Amino acid sequence: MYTSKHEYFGATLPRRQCTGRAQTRRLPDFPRPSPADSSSIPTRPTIAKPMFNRRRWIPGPVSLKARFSLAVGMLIVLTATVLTVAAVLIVQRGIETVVGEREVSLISQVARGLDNKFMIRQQALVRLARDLERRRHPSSAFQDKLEEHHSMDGFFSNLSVLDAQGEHVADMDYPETRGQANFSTRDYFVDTIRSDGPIISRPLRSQLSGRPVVIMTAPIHDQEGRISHILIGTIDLAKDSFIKELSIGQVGKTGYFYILSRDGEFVSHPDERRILQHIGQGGKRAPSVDQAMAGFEGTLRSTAEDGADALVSYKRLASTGWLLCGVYPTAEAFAFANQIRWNAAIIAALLLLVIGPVAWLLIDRQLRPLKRLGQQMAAGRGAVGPAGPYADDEIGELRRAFDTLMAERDRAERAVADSERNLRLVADNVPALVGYVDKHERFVFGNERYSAYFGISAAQIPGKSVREVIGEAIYKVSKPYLDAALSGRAVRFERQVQRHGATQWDRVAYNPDIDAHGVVQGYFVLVDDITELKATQQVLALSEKRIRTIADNMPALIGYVDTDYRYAFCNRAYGTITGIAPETIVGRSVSEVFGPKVFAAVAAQMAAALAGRRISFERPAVELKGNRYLQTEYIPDIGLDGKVAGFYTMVMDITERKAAELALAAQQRLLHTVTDNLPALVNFMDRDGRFGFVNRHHESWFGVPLARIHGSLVSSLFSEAEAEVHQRAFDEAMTGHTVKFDFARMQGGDKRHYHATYIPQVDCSGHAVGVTGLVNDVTDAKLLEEQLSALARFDALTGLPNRTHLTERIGRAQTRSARNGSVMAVMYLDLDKFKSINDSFGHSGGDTVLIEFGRRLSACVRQSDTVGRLAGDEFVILLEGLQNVAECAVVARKIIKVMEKPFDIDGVARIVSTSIGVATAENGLAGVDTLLKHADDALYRAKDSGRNRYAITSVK
Ligand SMILES: Nc1nc2c(ncn2[C@@H]2O[C@H](COP(=O)(O)OP(=O)(O)OP(=O)(O)O)[C@@H](O)[C@H]2O)c(=O)[nH]1
Repeated sequence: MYTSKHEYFGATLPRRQCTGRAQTRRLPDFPRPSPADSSSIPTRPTIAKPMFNRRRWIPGPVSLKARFSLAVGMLIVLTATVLTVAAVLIVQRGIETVVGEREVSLISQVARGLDNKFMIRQQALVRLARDLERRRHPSSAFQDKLEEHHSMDGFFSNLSVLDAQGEHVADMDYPETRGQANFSTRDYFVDTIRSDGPIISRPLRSQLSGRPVVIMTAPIHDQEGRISHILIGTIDLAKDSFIKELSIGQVGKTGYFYILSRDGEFVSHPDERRILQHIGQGGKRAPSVDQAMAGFEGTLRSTAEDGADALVSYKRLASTGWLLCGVYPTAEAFAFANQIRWNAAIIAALLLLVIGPVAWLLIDRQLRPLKRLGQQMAAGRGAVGPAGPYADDEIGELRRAFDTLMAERDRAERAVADSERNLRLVADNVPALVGYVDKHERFVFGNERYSAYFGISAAQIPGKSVREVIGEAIYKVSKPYLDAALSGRAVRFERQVQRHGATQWDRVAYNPDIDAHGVVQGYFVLVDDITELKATQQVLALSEKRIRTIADNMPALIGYVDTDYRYAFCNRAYGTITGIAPETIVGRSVSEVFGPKVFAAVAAQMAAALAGRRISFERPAVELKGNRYLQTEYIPDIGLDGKVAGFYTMVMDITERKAAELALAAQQRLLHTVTDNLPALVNFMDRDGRFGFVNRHHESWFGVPLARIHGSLVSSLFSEAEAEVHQRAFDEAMTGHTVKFDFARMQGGDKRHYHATYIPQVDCSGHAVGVTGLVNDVTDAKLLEEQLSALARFDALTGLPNRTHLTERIGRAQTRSARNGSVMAVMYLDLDKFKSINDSFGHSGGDTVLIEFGRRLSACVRQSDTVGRLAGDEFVILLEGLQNVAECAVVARKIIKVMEKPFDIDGVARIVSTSIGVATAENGLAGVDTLLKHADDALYRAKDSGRNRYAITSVK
């Protein structure tokens, strides 16, 4: 059985030493700007430079590509190695198994061969012994017998016979040695006697030849069955024999066999010198031998006697109990496996040589985008154009991420730059000095304002000492505050400085810059030029003084009350009017100064003032002597934040004015009493035309309550037409003239007539401040007047229009004729011989004729024509809208015709005729007098021509 205890795989690859300790890499500390080096203090946040080092990204000894290639190469080598080793091991294991099994088979075969040879020899020896036994020979006869059996030469190097006493009685090859030695003490002799059977001795040195031999014995019995002799067959271990053959036989080309006796002596060995030597002799021996000596049989991996690695096989010979050993050096046994291993290594190396460059090229190709990205990253920029197209892989993702990162960085940088620019812009445009000074009193930053203050530009400031920048004098003034700021205290102070040849004031603020460890690193400087403020404060102080002077000289109480109802200010009048010293008032509450009763009287108003409302009220001052009456004003003091900080109080003694007002009120009442009982509208209109005073008649007149009339524009209460008339009169009255005018309006369903008088009201300087209006109802007088007027315009006898009326109508007809170009005519009529009728029938008879004459004339003309009586028996007819002059003749003839009918005069029929003079005119060319004169002329022509006829004349 083959076993392998010494594994090929037993050797593990040496593992790389690993300390197991994390290598913490210490990042370099960024040095904190040395306060001593003011220029090192960053004035703006800095963007960290890309952390990519160009050297790491440009191909070099440690380039990523090289590392990838190396890694891939190593992976390939490792894979190839593992595969090769695994394959080789499998093959080797197979070879080992095969070789081992072959060795086991071989040694077993050899062992069987040896056993077989021993058995053949033993059987031959026993047969010879029996043969000798059957023919009884004396000891001397054995020599001859032996010589007859040279056929045994092939089996044994010598045959000899010992008698039962160990005497050497016969010897085939060395007969002369007979009787020279006794072998009774020899083990093989003793063993044969004892066992009474054939035995094979242990290897021993022949007493006769001195050669290493193995003795095979076979007892020869006498007739009684006792051992009479012992046949000895000697096998010379060093000479040609089957054992010697074994020693020179080889296992493979370099292997060999050897045999060990039970005692560990070499029975056979290629090196003859070792035969009969004990295995332990010489020191070294294969460890597996002991195992085999203890009983192991089989093949195992061990070492040969020379220490070389070998497959060693052991098999114990059944015939002798010897140990047959076969040594097969692994160098030869596994030469094939070694060849395979070498071949595999060569193939792996070749693979590496081929795949390495290929991998290099492939990786170079794959890493090219990464390289470009690396170059971009080294240059600190993202994609120049629109991102992509990037491969849809990790590098593409990385590039997109980098582009995004760069875009964000660019945005951030721009934002920082903008911020810095804005900050600088803000700082430079702040109307103040803005700066930063380190703890060594050196400027780190100063805005452009320093140029105007100290003649040093912002660019020159960093690094300069405070003393250098602001000058010795100002530095001396500022030094205590500067020290305070550097000790960690924020300080504010004002300093008077000489700048540009003038005295100026600065308000300075130093705010310490304390770091996270509580150490002052410097301080911020803010300096305002408050020269103007100072001047303003002085002006203000002067102004306050003036105001106080004015307030103190005002005949009124002037004070200021805060939100706690405490006096913050009061003028001197408080002392004179209330009798309380002003200095005792300030700081005390109203209640404390004037008592709770007075405070209760004004508390509501004060609360309203503190709520932001301006309050004005009057009250009797019970706290003052002499029934005084006070006019009080509370004016809230509203700050810029919209909150009320207090209120001003101004109290005036209005006792006299109040008395006057009461008197005035009495007069007002009297006025109302009078005017309300007058049958007229009485009012006062202010300069804006608003009713200031109205008596009660206005309410019924306008149909509006008095309360609404008060303050209303007068024009708003009239109709549009009425308002126009009113406004004209009002405007004229405001110029200082009294205006009188009549107007009519529907009042209570009737048309009423009014007569208005607007009287200007002037102030002491003569300027009109308003108008007093008096409006009387003159409806009755107007009707009477109209009646009188009507009476004056008609003839009382005939009821026809009289001369006045006729004249008016002719005048208006002339206007219309001129407008429409029509023809108009005036007929002048006179009864013929009327005087005789009066004479005949009396004056009343004449009147009858006159009335009838008028009636007949009216019947002869159109409604639009006018028939009138001038005087006596003279009548006039006005004709309008004529087409031509001929129409007048028609009318004249028609009149003459109607006169043919007799008049009934007191029952007497009497023919009365008339003569007619007609004057016509076109286009209104002739006036009333001209037309009447021409008509009158025509009338006389008709009279002269015999009467009862008409004459026509045209006025051109
Ligand atoms: N009955 C009456 N007679 C009047 C009135 N007014 C004037 N007369 C008279 O009328 C007369 C007018 O006369 P004249 O027109 O002058 O003369 P005549 O008699 O008509 O003659 P001729 O006109 O020439 O035709 C006078 O005698 C007057 O006294 C009046 O109101 N009534």
